[in-house]
Amino acid sequence: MSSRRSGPLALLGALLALYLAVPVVAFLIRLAGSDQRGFGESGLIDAARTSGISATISASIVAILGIPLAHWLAHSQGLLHRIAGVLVQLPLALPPVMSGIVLVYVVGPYTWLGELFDGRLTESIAGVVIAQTFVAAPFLIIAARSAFEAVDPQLDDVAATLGHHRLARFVRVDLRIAAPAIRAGLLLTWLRALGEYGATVLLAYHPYTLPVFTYVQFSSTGIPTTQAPTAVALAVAAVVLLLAGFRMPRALRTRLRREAPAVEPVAPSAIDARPVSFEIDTQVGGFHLQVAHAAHSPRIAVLGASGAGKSLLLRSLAGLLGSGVGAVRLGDDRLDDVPVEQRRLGYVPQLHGLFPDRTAWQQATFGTHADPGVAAWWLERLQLHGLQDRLPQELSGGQRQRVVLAAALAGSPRLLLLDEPFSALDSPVRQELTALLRRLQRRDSLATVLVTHDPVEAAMLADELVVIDQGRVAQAGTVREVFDAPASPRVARLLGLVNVRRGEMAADGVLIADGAHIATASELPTGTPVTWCVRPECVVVGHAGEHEVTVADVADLGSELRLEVQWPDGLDLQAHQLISRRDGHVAGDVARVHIDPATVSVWRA
Ligand SMILES: Nc1ncnc2c1ncn2[C@@H]1O[C@H](COP(=O)(O)OP(=O)(O)OP(=O)(O)O)[C@@H](O)[C@H]1O
Repeated sequence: MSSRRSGPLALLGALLALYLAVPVVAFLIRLAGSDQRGFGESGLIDAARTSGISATISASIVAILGIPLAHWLAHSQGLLHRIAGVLVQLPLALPPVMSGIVLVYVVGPYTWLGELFDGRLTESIAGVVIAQTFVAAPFLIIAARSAFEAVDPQLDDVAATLGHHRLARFVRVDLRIAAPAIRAGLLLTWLRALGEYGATVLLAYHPYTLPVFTYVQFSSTGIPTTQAPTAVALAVAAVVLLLAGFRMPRALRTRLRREAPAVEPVAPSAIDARPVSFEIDTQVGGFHLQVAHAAHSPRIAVLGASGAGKSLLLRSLAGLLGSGVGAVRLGDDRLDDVPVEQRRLGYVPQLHGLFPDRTAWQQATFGTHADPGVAAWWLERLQLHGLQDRLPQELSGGQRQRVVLAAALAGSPRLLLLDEPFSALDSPVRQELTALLRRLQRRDSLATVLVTHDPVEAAMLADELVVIDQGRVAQAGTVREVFDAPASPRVARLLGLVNVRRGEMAADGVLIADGAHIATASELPTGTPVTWCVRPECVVVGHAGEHEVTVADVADLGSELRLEVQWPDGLDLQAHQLISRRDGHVAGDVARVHIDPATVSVWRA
């Protein structure tokens, strides 16, 4: 640890810190020993008051207009956005005196605006405010923009699906999360306005602000009487900067956090779980998503490789891509013309679905349709009792995902959309939550669309599978249909089927692969090159069977054995065997294998 603190980098930093501190310390020493500090000079209090009032007005104007501007800058793109981004930083790059000059061209006494206000926009407190606002605005805008950019956009999606409209999301999500940075930016803006000299002196020499007063004192009586205004400015800056960096001690923050009220859990009223159907045709960037499916079951899973379009499909169903993406129905109800905030769908995104500044209870009751009793019921049901007052960072990964689920369910959604909800969790927690969700689906008749790339999770949590590949449906059907007869080698691989091999058809449905003859139910003509696949559990290893093989490897997984078997001419396949059926094979054994021809899928290569 100490090696990280010391060294040349620390030395360089210390040199600069010293350079910044020395003048202040020198000034303070001089001030302490001085007998003519200028505190009694007439005009000091008026100047301090003028600076204080004008800086407060300027900072308020910057806050009211700058925060929305920063939000827009953080969330927009294009030429206008880039130009605006440069413009708001310009006052930082421009010497303040030049800022004063450009302002004179707009509000000076002989301009149209100046004449409109009878020349009162200069040589007045209005002039001071105009100069200060121009020079100080970038401090808030830049801080707020970075803070808004750092807010996870998925939170906006979650808040929208929880029923919050745009303005409510801005106030209750973005502004709340960005508040500490905005507060710091605002204090800096106020300080910069308070200390503004160059633009002010050109636009409004009178009434004197503290910096102008200091310069006047310096010019007329020399340095001694400038000590008082400098000391005032230093003291104010120190207090404000201390305030800006102030953070309540953690223990106090925890104590002040509002406790979850004691609410009697109320079971949600039974919802008729209805199957979803969709016909989506939309373009996102360079990606074309064109998928249609009419589900028969209320529990479906969308399976596909990374980048296949799964999340976009889910976002289309949720309404997060707006209307016009295609038709979406829940049972007979049309959803696609309903705005996202009114669809009443629960949405659990891939990661980060929690608001960092809200406790578990506040998250669960955040939805506009959330019923506190139902929220309490789901928190209990999801084994979160006793954790209601915790913030997300005080919860484990599995607990966090359960809180996201509780928040999505507390509004009794008609359909729950789950985007790889457990992908970030490790295996035991993942299995536990999968089992829990499966129980909820059955007992509480939840309609769900689950996006996953894990075939086991898909099979656990859905009756029906929609396999998508490069934005198109590659296959759809019941879990059994899809697993038994994958439509293509690619689907087979997406289903996690390991024994996908090349071969060539011979007579009577027999295929030849690496010299092995495998009987199939295929009617493809002799000589057709094929890709074929057999599920590992259909490769039955024992003492009987039409093939003689060598057991190359045996992995004991507790509940099953995973064997690798090899044919004399080189073909190798994986075989899964339940422990209860094991025949005690070890690596090196010669065994026999039976493969039912009906279990071999064959595709033209
Ligand atoms: N906002 C966007 N702008 C442009 N392209 C996008 C946008 N969102 C997604 N895409 C592209 O659309 C394609 C599908 O993305 P999607 O997020 O739906 O994939 P996915 O199947 O969910 O993948 P993963 O399993 O990795 O999450 C990808 O090629 C992605 O780069």
